[in-house]
Amino acid sequence: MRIENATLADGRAVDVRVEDGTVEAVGDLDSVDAEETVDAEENLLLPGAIDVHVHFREPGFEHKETWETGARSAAAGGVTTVADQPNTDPTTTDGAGFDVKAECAANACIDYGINGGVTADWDPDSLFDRPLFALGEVFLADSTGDMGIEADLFAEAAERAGEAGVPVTVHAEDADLFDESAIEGDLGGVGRDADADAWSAYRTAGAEAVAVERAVRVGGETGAQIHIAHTSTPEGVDAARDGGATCEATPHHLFLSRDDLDELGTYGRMNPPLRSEARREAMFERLADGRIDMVATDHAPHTREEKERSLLDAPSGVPGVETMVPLLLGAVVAGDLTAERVRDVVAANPADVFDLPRKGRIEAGADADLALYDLDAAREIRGADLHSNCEWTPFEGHTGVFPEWTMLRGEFVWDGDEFGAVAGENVRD
Ligand SMILES: NC(=O)N[C@@H](CC(=O)O)C(=O)O
Ligand SMILES: [Zn+2]
Ligand SMILES: [Zn+2]
Repeated sequence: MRIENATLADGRAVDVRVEDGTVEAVGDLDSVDAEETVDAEENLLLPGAIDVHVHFREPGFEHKETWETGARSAAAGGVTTVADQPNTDPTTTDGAGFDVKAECAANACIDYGINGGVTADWDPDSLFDRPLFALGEVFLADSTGDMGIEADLFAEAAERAGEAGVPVTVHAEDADLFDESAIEGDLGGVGRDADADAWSAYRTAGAEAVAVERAVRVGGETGAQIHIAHTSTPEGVDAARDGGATCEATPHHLFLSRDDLDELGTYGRMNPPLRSEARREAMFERLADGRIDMVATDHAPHTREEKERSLLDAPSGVPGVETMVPLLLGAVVAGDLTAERVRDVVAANPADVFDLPRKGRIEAGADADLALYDLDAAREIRGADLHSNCEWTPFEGHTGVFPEWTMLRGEFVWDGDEFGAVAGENVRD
């Protein structure tokens, strides 16, 4: 196959030859006899995005998402590789838990990795016997699934991961620094009417950097590669960088702030929570200048019914895998980011940090994971158009550029209208 007239993120106009699922050549390519041709019409061709932080909920919470619906949602948003987190039922904290998840993941139409989690009753021997994508997210404070652990166990887990050469992804919040007074008394309201800002006041911004500092210190002591999940504050990003760790930021911490909570209500409850507009701007600055290594969504779907509860009863988390690249390209159209920066934070950097040599780049020898975008076709994001089981988005009304098509190892997995019958594979197998 020859994809002709594509524009790469660096502005180069190229053709791309794909053979047996692999990019064979990139450049000014003559057509070969009887070769299938795909006209890219000078649109932007990006590597398939790698989202190293999703919760596809299966096994155990199929009413929220399954590997089939989550992977389709990803493909329709230009994402061709995901890494799934361990807070399912059963949790992915021992070999058997990993194996059950691997069976579910076989239904995905995109490639994937499976993380191993840490709880007091985990079984590291059988877990490290499996092809883990990473250890994590290791919860330094409780979140959905109540998998928060003590400091000693974290050090022990980091030690094991260091020995095994497996990176450690950390949910870094220090619950000792949460402000309980913010959620005492009658908060009033349910769903969109709830006073959701109290969640941001409760899980304080200061609780992040302190936990990041502890995580990087343990990383230094144990030799483990530390990656900080969903950094939500500039202080957290800076602490990760100063300590030699990598970090990710979510689309919601880059495009939403506490100012949006009046409208979002409990739909905007997540961990770590939305921060002030000033902190959001400081996060976006770090995204634009390269201090944030990658964007990952923390795609954490819950049903509307679950989110329509009071602030203390609604679960934490928002979906995001389908809208990550679209939102970032919306920022490119607005002149706030370069296309190269988007390519790096959604593809090249996660491939480097998580050691995926065949992913994240459009170059000879790489998997032909590709997505094509028409920057003139930005449109309003609407939950009803998305493919996650949860059918809503916190980015309703924002502007996004969705892919014209998405390809996994040379096969169309999404043609802008329908999904292809494509089988995803475990990137660590
Ligand atoms: N981010 C969230 O608010 N929720 C996540 C868990 C997590 O990533 O902490 C979930 O699984 O729902
Ligand atoms: Zn988390
Ligand atoms: Zn998460």
